[in-house]
Amino acid sequence: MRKPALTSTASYQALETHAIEAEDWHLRALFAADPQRFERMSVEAAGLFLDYSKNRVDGRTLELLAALARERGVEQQRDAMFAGEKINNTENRAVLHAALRAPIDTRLVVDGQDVIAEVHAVLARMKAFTDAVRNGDWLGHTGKPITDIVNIGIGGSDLGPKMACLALRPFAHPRLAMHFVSNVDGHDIDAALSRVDPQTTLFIIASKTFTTAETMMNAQTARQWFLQQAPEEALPKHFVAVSTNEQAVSRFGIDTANMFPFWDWVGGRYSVWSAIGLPVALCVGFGYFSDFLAGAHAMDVHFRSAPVEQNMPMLLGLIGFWNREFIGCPSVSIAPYHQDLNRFPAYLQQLEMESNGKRVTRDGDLADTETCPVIWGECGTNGQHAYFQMLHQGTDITPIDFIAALRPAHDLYNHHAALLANCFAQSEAFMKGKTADEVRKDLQEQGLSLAEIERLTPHKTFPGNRPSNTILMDYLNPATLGALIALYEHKTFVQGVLWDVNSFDQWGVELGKVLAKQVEAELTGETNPGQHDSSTNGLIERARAAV
Ligand SMILES: O=P(O)(O)OC[C@H]1O[C@H](O)[C@H](O)[C@@H](O)[C@@H]1O
Repeated sequence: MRKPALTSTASYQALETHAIEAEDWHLRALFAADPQRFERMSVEAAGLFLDYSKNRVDGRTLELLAALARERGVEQQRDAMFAGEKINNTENRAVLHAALRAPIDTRLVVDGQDVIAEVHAVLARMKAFTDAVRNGDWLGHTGKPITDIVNIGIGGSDLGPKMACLALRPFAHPRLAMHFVSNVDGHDIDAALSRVDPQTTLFIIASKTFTTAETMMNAQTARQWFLQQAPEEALPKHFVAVSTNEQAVSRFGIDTANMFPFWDWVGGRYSVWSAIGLPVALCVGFGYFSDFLAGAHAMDVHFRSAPVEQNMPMLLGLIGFWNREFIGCPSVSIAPYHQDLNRFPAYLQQLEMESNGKRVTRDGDLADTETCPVIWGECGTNGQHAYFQMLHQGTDITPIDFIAALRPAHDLYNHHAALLANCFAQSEAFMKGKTADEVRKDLQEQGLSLAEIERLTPHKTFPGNRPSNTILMDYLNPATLGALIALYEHKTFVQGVLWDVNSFDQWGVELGKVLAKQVEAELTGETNPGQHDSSTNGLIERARAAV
């Protein structure tokens, strides 16, 4: 049955009417009117605390959003995903990244496949391998222990493991240096190879499809570089693969005994929990990797069982939807007040924008509202000194997700107090703003002339009323990181169901790839320059003339 268009549903229309009323609200007034607002609009789950009180919502907004979630079938779709139904309807696949973190005694059979048993069989192999590398039993071809791991992958085969290894820096093995090569730009692999010794380096070729052009080119370059300095028999000690494509892995020359498999029901951007997480397991050890999975599983349990009104991913998704649809916010800024989370905004860009950056519904109809906002961001306090100006006083309203740990992984407590103070003060400033009267009063106190006060007041006034969420954890560890990622995965899922888009395909990535192949052949002289537009022709000519 075709799903009704979003704007035709009763709950969406009720929200539209309600939004007209909400246009006049100011967050200052909402806080002043309800001293319990923080208690009422915060929720705790899986080691995370979400304060969503600094959003332009009231109790009625939340009721209407919950009704929308129910009318759009968020709970049914969630259950269908966890049951292994083929909810990725353009690729006819199940969506089972949550099964990758399910405990061993769970049972889930899909297409006759005992999914959980297969997952745990691969985890056992990952454990044996990572233990051997970490404790020095796995030796390079000249008998030396591994000191450097180079992960070659892109998109989901890079962003997750790289972000997690950085985030879990305090848990890292002291002997193992992690390197990540993703870009087809030779500067990327050149820089990595210049830092490592072939005798003590392990390359992980990570690609779900094992056909991705960038990864294949980087993998070939790494192989050639290695074989210039080591015999062919040494390869198995230094190259392993992570993929769903066994044939392509053996064609590349990696023994499938050194391949860690995963499955087509794991989307690239949801794959850090699978063998794609091998660099994470190598970096922090299998015990901590298991904690990472367990943290995500705790969020899964919450997502599956909590009612909409107390369900953290649902609330995050619904409020984001409200901001996008009814406040008209074109982007969301992610502000981790934690330096070790500095790749988290980049990770979320793929997670959310590749998932929900769609213009047609699951049935192929044009979406009747805007869908995914732009996701971007940078660690606090760095962002404050770069683009927060626009967030405070620009013409667009950009909701912000502040993310912070209450306790640091260092003992420089003055730094941590300063960091948290900035985080909380920013969310307060976005909420409250500074009125023209407050500005005038300040300027009067500074003894400025009346004319000067009137001239400066508009520049120094802050409208406030700018929405934000604050997500807190005790400290950043494998379990809280796992829960944090799973929170955003499920938030993305909830929004995908509300918009009725397929969050699990990514056809939009294809066109550029096909055209790049043609242009590459023209650049290298394999084919004659084709008939492009004048701009593309001109650019190709300039590049050909330069070589
Ligand atoms: O893991 P791979 O098959 O190499 O894919 C790597 C990435 O490339 C693609 O173009 C997709 O857009 C991503 O979703 C994917 O994560």
